[in-house]
Amino acid sequence: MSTTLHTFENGTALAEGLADAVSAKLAAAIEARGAASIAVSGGSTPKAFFQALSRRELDWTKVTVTLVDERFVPPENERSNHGLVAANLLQNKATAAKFLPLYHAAATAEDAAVKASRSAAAVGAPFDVVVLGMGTDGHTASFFPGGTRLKEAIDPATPRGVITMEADGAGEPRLTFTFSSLEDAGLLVLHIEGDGKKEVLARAEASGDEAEMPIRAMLRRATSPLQIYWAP
Ligand SMILES: O=C1O[C@H](COP(=O)(O)O)[C@@H](O)[C@H](O)[C@H]1O
Repeated sequence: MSTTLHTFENGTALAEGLADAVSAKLAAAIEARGAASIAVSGGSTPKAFFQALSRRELDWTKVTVTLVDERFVPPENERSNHGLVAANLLQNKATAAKFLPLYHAAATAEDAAVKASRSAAAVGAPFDVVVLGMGTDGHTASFFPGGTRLKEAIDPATPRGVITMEADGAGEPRLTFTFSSLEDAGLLVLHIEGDGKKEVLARAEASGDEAEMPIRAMLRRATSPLQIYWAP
């Protein structure tokens, strides 16, 4: 599949450049359909991008924000992706956006996944924007090497929706949108920073099993062109 590398001088320039591209896509969706959707990643990388995007002029009342993946922890937990998004993206002008959580205070992660899938179905498909991250182990979303449901998660025949995942490198049980939910986004972005991640990307772009580096599923099989945003 096609990938394009967008290189920036530093993380600040990348955050602003990516916020420009994402806000333009959301504005176009609002213009066309009166609504827009975006699924973002958690982790340590997207904080500056979230802050830049939160300041963009948009009709945020028409934007639904969700996560590509989440830990099965409540938003107050310091490892919650919802908490990260609330503190950095759902601020400034973006306070008016609607947030769709993947975590629900359910008895099990499986129950939470069912609830999250139901509410995600109401948003419509495909997402206008998906911003993926990548771990140094080659995971994206919660498609972890060795993950309990990795095969199902990256199988293009698995329907859109949220499923659970457990893996050694993942910490808590996870909730993740499936490959089919993410790969056809109107704007599909992989946001990575640092030389280490660029080396991981180079390994992922080489031959090898998708199960060893699940980001390969997106690099090789995404229907939408993958826009890779990188800064040192
Ligand atoms: O566990 C996660 O990690 C990845 C990458 O995070 P980073 O800290 O290396 O930026 C992230 O894309 C994913 O959403 C998150 O749940």
